[in-house]
Amino acid sequence: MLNVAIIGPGLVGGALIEQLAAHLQSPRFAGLPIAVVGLINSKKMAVSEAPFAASDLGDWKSRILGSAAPDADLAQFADRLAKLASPSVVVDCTSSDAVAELYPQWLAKGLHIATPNKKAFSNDLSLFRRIQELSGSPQGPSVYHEATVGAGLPVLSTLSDLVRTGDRIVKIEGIFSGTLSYLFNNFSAPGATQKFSECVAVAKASGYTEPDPRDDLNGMDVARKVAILGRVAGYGLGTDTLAIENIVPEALRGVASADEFMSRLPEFDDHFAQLNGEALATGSVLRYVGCVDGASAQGSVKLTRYPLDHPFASLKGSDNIIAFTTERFPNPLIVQGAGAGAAVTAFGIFSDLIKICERFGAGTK
Ligand SMILES: NC(=O)C1=CN([C@@H]2O[C@H](COP(=O)(O)OP(=O)(O)OC[C@H]3O[C@@H](n4cnc5c(N)ncnc54)[C@H](OP(=O)(O)O)[C@@H]3O)[C@@H](O)[C@H]2O)C=CC1
Ligand SMILES: N[C@@H](CC=O)C(=O)O
Repeated sequence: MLNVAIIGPGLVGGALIEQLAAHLQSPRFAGLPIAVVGLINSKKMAVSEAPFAASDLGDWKSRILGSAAPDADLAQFADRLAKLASPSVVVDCTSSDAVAELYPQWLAKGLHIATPNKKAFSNDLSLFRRIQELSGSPQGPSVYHEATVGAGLPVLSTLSDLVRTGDRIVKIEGIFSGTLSYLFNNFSAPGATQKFSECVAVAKASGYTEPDPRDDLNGMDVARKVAILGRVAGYGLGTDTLAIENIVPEALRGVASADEFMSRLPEFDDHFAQLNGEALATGSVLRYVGCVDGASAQGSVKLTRYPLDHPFASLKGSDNIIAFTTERFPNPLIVQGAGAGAAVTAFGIFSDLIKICERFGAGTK
């Protein structure tokens, strides 16, 4: 049996709980030995020796993390998981730097980690390397983070397979942000009528953005993904060494809250309309693109123009598109599909859990 403990039942963590609960109730999946035994948010926590019932998971706010639950304490949470008889995986569904910094301690206790949180893999290179060292042995604890790039799309697993089989990466180029994909697909297209601020509001309401959409528009979310890809490809990239184009209007960079940012963004609709008009006048559209260049081992993140017949120009919805150009794939290997949203991100985490379960959980009780 693989014990699963979720940190952060927010948008993505909540969708993962729903998927796991539905799975537990479905006779079709009776054979998968996964048990949800822990849940914690910033206020309350619960760890149980016996798996939570699907009905409790369906109403976790009152039945698991209700007022009687103990106050949240991540150190105690991890200690209790580490003492359980079966292997346990911590699923970090926060976007917290402080939580990411705890991964080495958890790995040292033998806990596995699955996460969509990009911080541990794109902050300090030394943290990334420490995590790699601690999860590097075939029998030891493992770290899976497919959902950190492209949500549920098989981006990191594809890159890792290319690298591990000895292919040489020439270039990885793509649209890595569901938010920025949605924005520019809808705002920058011939005949489009929606204003820039309206598109941002829809992306936020659809669950594509980070809690503060400025973390998407300032390029940091894409930069983190480019850094992660670069590191998985074997280069020491960091967000501090990338050229990043920040498209948050200067006057809004320092405003106190995401709400204030959203309410003032319409003041800048004319600015974005002008940029878009200039691109359309040359037969091009605007797209926000990240790139890892294999030859220079450098990366970039920028708003750029693509002609209408380019594959990046015809993307739809919040789709991501990632083109791997390698020695074996001079015509790029392309991964494309929904790259943000709670359900597809939870799917990416769930499929990582199944991989951990197959490696470490099956056959144990
Ligand atoms: N949305 C998407 O499409 C995608 C998101 N991701 C990543 O998924 C992660 C989750 O995003 P999302 O669900 O939107 O975030 P939310 O803000 O909706 O949820 C965050 C959760 O984390 C909890 N939390 C925060 N800090 C702590 C802490 N120190 N200890 C315990 N719990 C904590 C919050 O608890 P409380 O409610 O008590 O504050 C909340 O439950 C992020 O890292 C994001 O980048 C990755 C790919 C795609
Ligand atoms: N805000 C991100 C969420 C996934 O990483 C995005 O828009 O892609």
